[in-house]
Amino acid sequence: MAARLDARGLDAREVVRRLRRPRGFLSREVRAAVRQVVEEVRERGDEALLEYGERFDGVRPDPLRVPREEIERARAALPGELAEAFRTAIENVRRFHERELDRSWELERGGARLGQRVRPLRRAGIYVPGGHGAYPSTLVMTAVPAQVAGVEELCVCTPPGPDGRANPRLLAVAGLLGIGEVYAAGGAQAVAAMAFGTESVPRVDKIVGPGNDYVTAAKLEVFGEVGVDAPQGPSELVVVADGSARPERVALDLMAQAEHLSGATSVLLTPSGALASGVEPLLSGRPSEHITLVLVRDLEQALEISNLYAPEHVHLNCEGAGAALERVEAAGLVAVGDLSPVALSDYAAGPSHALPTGGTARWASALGTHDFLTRINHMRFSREALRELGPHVERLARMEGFENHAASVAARREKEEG
Ligand SMILES: NC(=O)c1ccc[n+]([C@@H]2O[C@H](COP(=O)([O-])OP(=O)(O)OC[C@H]3O[C@@H](n4cnc5c(N)ncnc54)[C@H](O)[C@@H]3O)[C@@H](O)[C@H]2O)c1
Ligand SMILES: N[C@H](CO)Cc1c[nH]c[nH+]1
Ligand SMILES: [Zn+2]
Repeated sequence: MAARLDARGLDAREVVRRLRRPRGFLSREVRAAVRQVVEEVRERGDEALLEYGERFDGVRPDPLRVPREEIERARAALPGELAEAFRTAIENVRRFHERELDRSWELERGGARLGQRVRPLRRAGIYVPGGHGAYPSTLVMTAVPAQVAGVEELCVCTPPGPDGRANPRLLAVAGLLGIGEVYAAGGAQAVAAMAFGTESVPRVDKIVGPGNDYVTAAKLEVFGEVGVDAPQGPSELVVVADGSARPERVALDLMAQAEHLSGATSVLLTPSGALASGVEPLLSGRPSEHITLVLVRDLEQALEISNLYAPEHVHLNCEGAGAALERVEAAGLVAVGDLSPVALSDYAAGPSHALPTGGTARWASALGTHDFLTRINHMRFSREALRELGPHVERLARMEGFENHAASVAARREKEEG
């Protein structure tokens, strides 16, 4: 049964406090358990990777790395319509993420050339979850931005099924994307394997991708050894709707994200008692336990709550939704209007569905090409530019007590001037 909350007399912070959501990846227990897994994999490599896989997934995949022929077979076995749907998704995600691609630049100031060289990572690791659901779509949403950024080596880890094999639809997507390196390994142990490298899994430079609390906590644990992207955990949706929204559609949207279960959270914020009462009887089954219907004073209060909650997805299903978009301050993705259900972007609209959760949208963004790029700043001074800036730098360096810094500049200036 869905929960109900009358928030009309409450302050937005209090509402967010009451909408408590699980953030198990930060809990002491999960982090301690994950630390041990990560340490063991770092020290014992494949042996620990396989042991923990057997403990948590009940199988010992052999081989760990999926043979290329199996990927090719899975691609060839993909039914035509499904292949077309995946190709459409890949194309839309590619086009969307090409738009956000940062490019190298240079500027010239007073004889100095300054700039940034934007470079793709050499090798990235992608985690594709697979414990309670199958997520071949997540491979599209993570690998395509990496490929657009120009990453040449992609390594994919995903938990094996009970037969010890990776999901064949995921392998088919790997085939469509030209990815040949997939390991049937999941959980914190797979993250550790990608971070430190094992006999079978060469280490990567950065790990991206969503997962459960253990996967997310493992990403935090290995951060520093490798780069990681933002925490992307259980799905979240806040629907901001008024009396113009149709209860049966709002109910379906709430149920859709709640369908991910394991910590998923769907929240309706509405000033319309009629909408809340219309939606409630349409919610059924296990997903409904993950849904809260909140009665607010007005759309103003709804947006204030949503901004503090900083959910993965916001769906604006109300009059003036286009204008309301400008007022969303924290969210992974905003769906605008009744004709834009979040499920479209989960699969094929274009923006990656790998999105920040657990309130991390306060400071993090959707996965994108920027996650797979580094920027190398550079400078090249002319005589004239050195003469201009040198004395300032020397003064600043001496002020901080760094005589050698000052001297290294002065030496050039004196030589050039003398
Ligand atoms: N935010 C996003 O962009 C996004 C996208 C897709 C999926 N998701 C989320 O990803 C999550 C996927 O979770 P999942 O569980 O289905 O798959 P998962 O692959 O993340 O986790 C399964 C792994 O967890 C490990 N594990 C299970 N129990 C454990 C234990 N007690 N101790 C240590 N390790 C353990 C196992 O090794 C297993 O392989 C869902 O919450 C889903 O909503 C988020
Ligand atoms: N809603 C998930 C992101 O939170 C993405 C997804 C994959 N498959 C279905 N949905
Ligand atoms: Zn979804």
